[in-house]
Amino acid sequence: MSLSAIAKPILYSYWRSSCSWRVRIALNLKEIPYDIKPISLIKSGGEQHCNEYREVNPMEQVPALQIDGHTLIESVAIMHYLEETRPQRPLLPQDVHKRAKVREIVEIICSGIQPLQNLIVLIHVGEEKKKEWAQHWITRGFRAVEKALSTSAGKYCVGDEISMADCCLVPQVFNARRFHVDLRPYPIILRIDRELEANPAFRAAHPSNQPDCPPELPNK
Ligand SMILES: O=C(O)/C=C\C(=O)CC(=O)CC(=O)O
Repeated sequence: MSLSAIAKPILYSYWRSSCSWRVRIALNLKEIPYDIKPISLIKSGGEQHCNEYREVNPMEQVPALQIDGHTLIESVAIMHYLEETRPQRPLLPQDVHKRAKVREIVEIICSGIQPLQNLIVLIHVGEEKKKEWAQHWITRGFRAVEKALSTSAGKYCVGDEISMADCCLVPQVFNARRFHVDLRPYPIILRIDRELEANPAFRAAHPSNQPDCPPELPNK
């Protein structure tokens, strides 16, 4: 076995990147020790665009995870890899219908909401319109998430076990608050977010607990 295959995983992460945050939660839940390599998405026009990092992630985004001698990108693909290689503390339910529900909620957030309000899109939309734009897409997606949760949720997004859907929901709620979305129409989302706030794996993954979090955090 090569040295890189047994080395501690390295997560390229940015403190308030919701996609990095999903993976941090998954790693924490599965109790996989890892080191963080911060990539500032704003410093000098964004470290994710430098040549060195482009070699790590050609999408010029975070996260990227170096693990088992491989470099993996895309948060959902990474969570599935972790699930398949580290089955301890499963992030997918056994029941196939429940699994489908988890994937449905993951997909709504990771394809239907977050990419529309991420940094590259908002830069393109422009300073003047970006808040309204982000609110529009988050509201549209959260309506669908709340509806899905009305039949799937127990204590968490799908039943009473924490799943990948929860790893995606919590960071998206943070983004919604960041863009001042009115969350009152989504009581189930709010309840689950509150439920997970105290969970140590979620707490340790929070932006305010990251090594690259600025000391003056505006949105704690
Ligand atoms: O400090 C910044 O403003 C830069 C970037 C981000 O927040 C990350 C995002 O693009 C949002 C997201 O992860 O959904």
